[in-house]
Amino acid sequence: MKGFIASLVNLPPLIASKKDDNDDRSDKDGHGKGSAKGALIVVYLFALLSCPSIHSRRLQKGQMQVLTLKFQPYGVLNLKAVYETDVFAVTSGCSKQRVPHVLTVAGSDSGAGAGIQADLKACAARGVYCTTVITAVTAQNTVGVQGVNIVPERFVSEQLQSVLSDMHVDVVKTGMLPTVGIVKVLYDRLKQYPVQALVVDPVMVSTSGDVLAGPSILDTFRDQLLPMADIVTPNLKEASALLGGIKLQTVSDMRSAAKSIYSMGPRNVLVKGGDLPASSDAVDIFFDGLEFYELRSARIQTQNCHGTGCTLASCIAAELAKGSQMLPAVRVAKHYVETALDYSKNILIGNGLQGPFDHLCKLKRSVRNSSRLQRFDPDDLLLYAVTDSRMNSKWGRSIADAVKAAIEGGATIVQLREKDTETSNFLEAAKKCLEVCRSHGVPLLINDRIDVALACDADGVHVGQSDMPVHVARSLLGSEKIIGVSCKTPEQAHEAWVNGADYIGSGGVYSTNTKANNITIGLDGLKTVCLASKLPVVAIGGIGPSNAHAVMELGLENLKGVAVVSALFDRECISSEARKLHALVLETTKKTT
Ligand SMILES: Nc1ncnc2c1ncn2[C@@H]1O[C@H](COP(=O)(O)OP(=O)(O)OP(=O)(O)O)[C@@H](O)[C@H]1O
Ligand SMILES: Cc1ncc(CO)c(N)n1
Ligand SMILES: [Mg+2]
Repeated sequence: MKGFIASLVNLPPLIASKKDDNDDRSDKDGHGKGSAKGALIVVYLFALLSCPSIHSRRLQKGQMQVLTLKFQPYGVLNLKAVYETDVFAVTSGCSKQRVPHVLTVAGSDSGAGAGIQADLKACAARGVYCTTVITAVTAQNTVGVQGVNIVPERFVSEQLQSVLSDMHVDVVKTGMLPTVGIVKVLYDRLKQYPVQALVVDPVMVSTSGDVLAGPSILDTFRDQLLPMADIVTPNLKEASALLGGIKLQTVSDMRSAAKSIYSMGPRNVLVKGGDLPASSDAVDIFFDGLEFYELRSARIQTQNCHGTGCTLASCIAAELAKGSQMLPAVRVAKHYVETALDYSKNILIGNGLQGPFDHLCKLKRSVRNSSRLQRFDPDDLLLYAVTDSRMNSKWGRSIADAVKAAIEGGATIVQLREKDTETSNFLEAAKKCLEVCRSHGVPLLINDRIDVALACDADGVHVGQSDMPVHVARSLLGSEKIIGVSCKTPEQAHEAWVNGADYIGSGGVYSTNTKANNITIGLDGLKTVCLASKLPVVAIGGIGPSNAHAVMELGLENLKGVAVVSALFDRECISSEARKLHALVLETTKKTT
């Protein structure tokens, strides 16, 4: 067969394929690359055979041929064939890219703080395309809702049909669904055009207290929409309405509510505590059917809170559309809302009590291409994965594949420590890792190399005592990047704090082969450093599943987690090791707090 085709197009019998450098669709541990190459050749040969105008043209040495194949809706695949010296090379590249896409089905807010307008801005800020199906037009401002005009359900259905039949939607997010009829047409269209995920924000009452959807929709919500939802995000009033009017006043009430709403069928529940009385934090409860997560952020002192719920749900949808898992999507969304509220806390738009906030603060801050809005959260230190180039080459893994596996298993922060990698390769690897980390909402730090961190816009650096001094690193990186420092003594910990570090790594707690000539400080040394440190601490050095609990059981308030190298990266299955360690550390953290 190969000989026959080669003779048709005057090719040498050797056929090879190349993958574009920027084509990162390889699977976890590098398997499947061979078959992707094979598939590419098959597609190319099929195109040659089925298109006489191509194989009638005989390729000469050095000539290039480009075949453009349309694969709707995924875009256009360009197959580039070059008859080089003795190898016929086929390379691929998509000249058109599909953009992550959220469809919002919601009401219009003339004041543009909530509803469709918030959804559009949030998706734009998160780098995702957003289409809109409008269910109602509200006359609304910072004082309240002055009028509501409901769009006839036939026309809601028509809008849904227009978008879903033509444009590939990844995630549908719902907001104001004012009538039972509208909920039903949405349900029918989603059955007709299934999507990757459904985010339901069960909007019922505006921040000003005006009713946007009455209790008559509740039964249809419970029976039809919730069982279809990947996540439902009620605020306190909405959660109470879904549960027949019970009172929700404490975090513990929120947990029970999340569990009861989960039993209505959604895959995940987020009960939002923006309106929780007497709470100094903004606390949300996330429940995935197995575990509860208490997501806390600072409560921003501002009146500009109108539209936080719509924005949060849209951002969750946007992150899911980019490929994120649910919990990281929720974490990123919460952090985004907090950052936008903080940025906008003093803006003045309108005379009422519910001002809008600025979703696009990112543009003004000129945060480049960053889907993680940086601010260091010490809880991210829980399971800190540190890569090692020798281990990755030993197991035949790329750095990005190793990092992805670690995150999938539960690593909460990643540091690239690549002592033997050439700078240009390191930079390329760091960029790939950053994509992985951003899509999971996990910060990425670079060991020692401030230049590499700057070049790839990583979230920060980790430096040793003999690397770049912390205050110099801070002035190079700016105030928003994370800086960590290795410290063995209380004096070093104090100096790190004075010079503007965000956390310290302290060890080696146990002896290790990863670092030559490293002094072991033991659990006692770690304790001494933690007690003296004003910064959060992550323990490092020889830590693995057999001793992580002993470290965390020290029960020190600022000891936030463990950093691991060999226990993850010198193992056959990184993700299952990470899963084990994550569960272990989490368990001991819960026990000691
Ligand atoms: N002042 C605040 N500071 C920080 N985060 C806040 C604040 N207010 C609300 N949030 C967060 O915003 C998100 C939305 O929660 P909220 O309870 O306000 O939703 P909502 O009532 O549906 O909002 P809206 O009806 O205004 O769209 C939650 O993650 C919540 O914790
Ligand atoms: C249109 C619309 N949707 C949602 C909300 C909830 O904030 C609002 N106030 N207005
Ligand atoms: Mg809401």
